Amino acid sequence: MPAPQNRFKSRLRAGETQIGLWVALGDPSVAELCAHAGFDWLVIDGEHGPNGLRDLLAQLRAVGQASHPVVRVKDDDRAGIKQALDIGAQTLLVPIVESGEQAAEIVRSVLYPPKGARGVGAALARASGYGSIPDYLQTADEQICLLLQVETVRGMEALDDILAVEGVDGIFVGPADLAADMGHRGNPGAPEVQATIIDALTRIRAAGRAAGILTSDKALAQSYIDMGCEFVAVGSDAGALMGALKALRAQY
Ligand SMILES: O=C(O)C(=O)C[C@H](O)[C@@H](O)CO
Repeated sequence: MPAPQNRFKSRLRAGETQIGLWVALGDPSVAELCAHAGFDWLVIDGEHGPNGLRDLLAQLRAVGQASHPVVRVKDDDRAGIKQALDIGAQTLLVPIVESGEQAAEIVRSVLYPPKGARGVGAALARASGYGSIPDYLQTADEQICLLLQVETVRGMEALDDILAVEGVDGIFVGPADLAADMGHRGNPGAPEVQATIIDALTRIRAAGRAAGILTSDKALAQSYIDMGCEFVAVGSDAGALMGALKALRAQY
C-alpha cells in the first residue's frame, strides 16, 4: 500500500484553482469548523499562529479528510520540516525563501535519500499510519507538495533561481511581508506592490509552477483567480470571526 494520494498536489498540477483559508487561531475545533465550511485547503499556520508541534498535530486530526491541510512551518529548519512531515503533513509552506540555494536545501529536507536528506523515522509516525502503510518509504516523496513563500525584495530578485529548482511545486507570494519590505507596511494594495505581485505570479505560472496568494479583498482575489492562480486564500479564521461578530453586534 502506497502513501495517501495528495489530491491538492494533483489538482495544482492539473492547473485547477483551489480556494483556501488561513487558519491562524491555533485551535482544533476552529480548524475542524473551517474544514467543514468547504474550503479546498487550509493553512495551519505554524509561523505566526500560536502553534507548537502538538498543536499542528491536533489540527491535522481535526481537519481530517474534510479539507486539505497545508502546514506552514516556522522556518526552513530541517528538523522542524521532518517533524511536520512525520506527523502527517503532506503539503508544506515554507516562509521567507530568498535564494535558489535555500530552495534546493528545502527540497532536500522533504525528500528521502538518495534525492534528499529527510530522516527515516516514519515507521513509527502518523505519516505512515504508524507503520501500517508498508510502501510509505518508497512512495512518500511523490506525494509531498512543497510550496515556498517569496515575500521580500531579496526573494523577488532571486525568483528565477528559486523557480529553477526541481522539486518546488508552487510559490506563494506573501503580500503583507512584501509590502512591508517594499516600504508600504500595511498596504499590500499599493500600486508598486501590486505590480510586483502580478509580475511574480505571471513568472511563476510561466515557469510551470503553481502560483498562490492570500487576500481578503474580494476584487483582488477574483483578479488573481481570473489570471489562473492555482491556490488563492481568500481570508482567515480570525478575520471571518471578527467580521461576523462585529456585524452581529452592530445590529443592536
Ligand atoms: O506576507 C504575507 O502576506 C504572509 O506571509 C501571510 C501572512 O503571514 C498572514 O498571516 C496574514 O497576514
